[in-house]
Amino acid sequence: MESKGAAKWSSIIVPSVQEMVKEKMITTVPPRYVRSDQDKTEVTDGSSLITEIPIIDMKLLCSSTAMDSEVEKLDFACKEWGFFQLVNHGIDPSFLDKTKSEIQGFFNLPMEEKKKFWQLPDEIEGFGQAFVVSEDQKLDWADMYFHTVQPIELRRPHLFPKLPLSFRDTMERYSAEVHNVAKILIAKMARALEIKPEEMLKLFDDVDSVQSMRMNYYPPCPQPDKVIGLTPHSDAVGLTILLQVNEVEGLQIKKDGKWVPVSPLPNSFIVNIGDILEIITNGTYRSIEHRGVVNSEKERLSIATFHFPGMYKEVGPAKSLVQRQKVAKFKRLIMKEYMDGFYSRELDGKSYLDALRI
Ligand SMILES: O=C(O)CCC(=O)C(=O)O
Ligand SMILES: [Fe+2]
Repeated sequence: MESKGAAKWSSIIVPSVQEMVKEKMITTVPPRYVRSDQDKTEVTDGSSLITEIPIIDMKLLCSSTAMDSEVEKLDFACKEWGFFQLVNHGIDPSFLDKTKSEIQGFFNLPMEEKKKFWQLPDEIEGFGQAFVVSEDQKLDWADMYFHTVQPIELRRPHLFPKLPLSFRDTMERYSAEVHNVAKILIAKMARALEIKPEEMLKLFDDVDSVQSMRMNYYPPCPQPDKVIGLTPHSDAVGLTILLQVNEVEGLQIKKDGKWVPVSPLPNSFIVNIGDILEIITNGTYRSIEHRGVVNSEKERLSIATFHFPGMYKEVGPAKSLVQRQKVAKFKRLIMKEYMDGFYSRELDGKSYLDALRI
């Protein structure tokens, strides 16, 4: 029998794009990566949308004096954008630099080393790809490394405990620090929405709430306009905290029907609302579609840290919110059902969440 909380998600094993680019002098993109199905247009530099992504100052958010105006800003960012940049989060910049160089080093390990951490058939954790469900499906121009870090019982024995020591220590500390940031943000959101704090806390508690990480490696591509680094999607989680690992940009979010590039500020995180928070907030906060694009010159790396309720928790619109809003906009379901469904299909924008709307 499956242990409590464990999930069996899988994806068809695909070639490493990093290896393919390294080994062969590729000048044209292999057909499986050509994405004529994707809209490549984006808003250009002159657009005011580019500079408008809200910036939230965590120090202000936590200080008692200025708290209310920063909470209001947070509330606005979550309602109107579903995305914001977080500055003054309190995590030491030199530790973030170390985290970035360790992640870079991990992807640059020799293939013989990386093979030890490759996805096994019927598993999604490790190096590989997610959301590949058929042999003729188009593929993203990227490799990922995915692992569950919290709660500790969900760590796969052949992955986290076997990571190179210094990388493991760094990931342990990064996990704890980012988890702390996520908890504070979620508590402030509950306050802004006047959701009973215990309703939120019981979903994002320290005992069984889940933290997983997806490290993304996007190699340079000779024909960047033909491929997509990461297919448009919303995150099937509560809250995502994203750190851009090197200086290369490539994240775009969909705002008012247009793809808007995000330029991360130094030492900031990019935070976004996931589907589960959209459900809990009864649609008041929205998970926003985003994607990764690549370029012809430089590799790009990022690490997304996901936070969501324990696998056997029931999620649905917060009762205190539904009482006030008079209508529940989403069905209730068990967290694991949501994730099982998400990982058994191709990424496709927000279509999966849409199926749960009442
Ligand atoms: O690479 C990025 O900036 C985006 C990553 C992302 O959206 C994800 O891992 O879910
Ligand atoms: Fe994402």
